Amino acid sequence: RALPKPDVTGLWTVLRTVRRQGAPGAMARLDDHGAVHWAATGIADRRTGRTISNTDRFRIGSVTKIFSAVVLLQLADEKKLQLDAPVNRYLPGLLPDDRITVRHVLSHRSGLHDYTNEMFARTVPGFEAVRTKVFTYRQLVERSLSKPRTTRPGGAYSYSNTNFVVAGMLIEKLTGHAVRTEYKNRIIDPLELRDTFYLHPATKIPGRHARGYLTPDTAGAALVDSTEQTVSWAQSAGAVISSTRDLNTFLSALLGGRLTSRAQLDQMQRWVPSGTNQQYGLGLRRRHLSCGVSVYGHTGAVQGYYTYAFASKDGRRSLAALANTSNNGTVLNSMLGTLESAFCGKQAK
Ligand SMILES: CC1(C)S[C@@H]2[C@H](NC(=O)CCCC[C@H](NC(=O)C[NH3+])C(=O)[O-])C(=O)N2[C@H]1C(=O)[O-]
Repeated sequence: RALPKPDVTGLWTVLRTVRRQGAPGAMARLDDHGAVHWAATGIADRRTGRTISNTDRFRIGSVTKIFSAVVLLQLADEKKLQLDAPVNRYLPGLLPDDRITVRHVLSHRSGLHDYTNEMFARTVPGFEAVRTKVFTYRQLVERSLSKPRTTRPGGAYSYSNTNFVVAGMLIEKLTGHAVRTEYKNRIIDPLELRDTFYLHPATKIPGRHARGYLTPDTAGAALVDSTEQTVSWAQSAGAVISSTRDLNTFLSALLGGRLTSRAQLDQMQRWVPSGTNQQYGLGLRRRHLSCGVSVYGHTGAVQGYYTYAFASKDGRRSLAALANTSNNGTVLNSMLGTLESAFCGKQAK
């Protein structure tokens, strides 16, 4: 069934709305069967006043989780990993329950507590306490294991960054290489993603980039420039840097079947309920839009940056959007409108 014609004017309207709601800048790129549409409004740098553009790189937060899932699904294709094997088979003694499988981890059904709940209970102090810190994967997992599990293994969906820290540990153990190397060799270089980097623990974003501005918990308090950070609290759960163009290239390649076998892509799309009008597969979200169209991708929230990166089922239409603020639920919710404009067109409610 053909998609409705995209509503590019509607894209601009959504971005102008999120600026009014507190984002210094916002941008979006829509790739539609070879045609490209852009929208960008506001500023990338509040000190210089430079305007934001789709050539700006930014931190993609949990859209990183798709990268980690793709590497593990490729390892499954290479028979180096079984999705239904216990994590402890590959990382002996890591987890307190041998019943937790790789699939449970990639679908947020492991029950592992999300250590960021405590870490970022107070937004700015929590961020300032970790922005230059370098954690080991094991330190992050230990933080999680100090709290009760949220469900039995294979139980209900319960989002947890810990799961994709474990995914990073699996990648490094099964390949003998750093996550950075595996992202580069398996995804970034083959797709020629020139704006995409995994530089942990370096704090700078290379080249032209949008600065990120964290909204404090206290209403009316000044935005905090959160651009430079190690993102060591997230790593394989959220530390990739990219651009709207590269994210569209990546999602189109994934959903077009160019990164894994059909069998693994099907495994990635075995859905469990994960909230209103959305499900979670393996490192991948599915959202049902108002016009009945479903889109596939991930959202991201890292200090100073909200990202939406979604595509149609066949990957031939993709939308990546960025607002350079975070801890602002109004902005995060409004950005959903970019998906409605891109995939439902003018009929979007
Ligand atoms: C589920 C999400 C939205 S949150 C999750 C992950 N980001 C985090 O877990 C960091 C949350 C704290 C970030 C901070 N918020 C606070 O400190 C609040 N006290 C802010 O907004 O900058 C990511 O990215 N995911 C998004 C996803 O997967 O869509």
